[in-house]
Amino acid sequence: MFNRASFLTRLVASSVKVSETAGGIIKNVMTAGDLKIVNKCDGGYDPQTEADRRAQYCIVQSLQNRYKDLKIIGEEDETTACPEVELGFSEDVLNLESSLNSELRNIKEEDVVVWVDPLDGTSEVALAVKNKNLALLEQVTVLIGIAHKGRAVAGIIHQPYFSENGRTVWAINGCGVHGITPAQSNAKKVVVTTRSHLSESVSSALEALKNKDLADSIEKVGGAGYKVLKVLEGSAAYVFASAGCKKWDTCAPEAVLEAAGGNLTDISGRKIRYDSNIQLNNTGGVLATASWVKHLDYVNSIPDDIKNQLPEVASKK
Ligand SMILES: Nc1ncnc2c1ncn2[C@@H]1O[C@H](COP(=O)(O)O)[C@@H](O)[C@H]1OP(=O)(O)O
Ligand SMILES: [Mg+2]
Repeated sequence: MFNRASFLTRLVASSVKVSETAGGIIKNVMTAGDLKIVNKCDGGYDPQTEADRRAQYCIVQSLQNRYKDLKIIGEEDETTACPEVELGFSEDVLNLESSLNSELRNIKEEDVVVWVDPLDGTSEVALAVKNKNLALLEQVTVLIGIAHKGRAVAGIIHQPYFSENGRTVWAINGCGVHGITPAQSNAKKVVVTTRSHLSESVSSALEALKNKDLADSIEKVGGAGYKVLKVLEGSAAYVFASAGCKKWDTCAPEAVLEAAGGNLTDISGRKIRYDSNIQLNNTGGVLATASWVKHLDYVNSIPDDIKNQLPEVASKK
């Protein structure tokens, strides 16, 4: 069955399993207790742990083992070799093959870019360990986003610390969302935003949304993957009017949210591109909304002066 499936179905079926194995690696590093944290950012703080390095090694080795010529862009430049190579695949994904439209079924390996964030929410991991606040680990996700000709078409969000055994939420364009039942409405409009990268422009955008009755309350949590899960669970929107978030943070969440009828764009409402030669930063910020609110209302309510501070930059510097 695996060998007869289309390339996209096979890749998603493999990626679901690979994300779960990466989640296991993260948990093992945490249990072992030595995170070996390094700061990747000169003059700022962008932590990387042994869990990020091992999880990315496993994801890239596992996918490259099956798909030799696949273009994979991962967050981490430094990785740590680990023995786990996951060659399994999800039967649930293979069973979806007949739901794919012909365009998706004909996707070729050479037109695909896989965007990998092996551990989204690293700041939350560092803080969880420092403050012995293990509840923060719920905000950790493994993100594998699949882009075809620059557009996010499938995504996997694995949440290792959800409940006892974690959960995997995945989607292929037009084929619904799996692993979660998205909320269809909420009397209250909760807007989720960054916990660790607050800035003046983020605060001003949130204030503008409050003034237009588009945000009844604000919740500050970590990780792009986790924030999109919050939107699927009943929050109205995820707003980040700043430039630090990268393509590997948004590719999988965008595909998953859009398959549930929601939207993820930059704060000016422009689609985010995921071509292999693209600028890594989401220079236009991030705006994600649930299926039951109007994305354009949120776009239009963010003041132009904030949008002008966050122009789209398409090519790599
Ligand atoms: N200024 C920044 N520098 C580095 N990473 C950022 C920055 N802003 C956002 N990110 C990444 O985007 C994700 C969502 O941001 P936030 O939690 O602040 O809303 C973060 O978990 C982080 O990914 P990562 O944890 O993989 O480094
Ligand atoms: Mg990230």
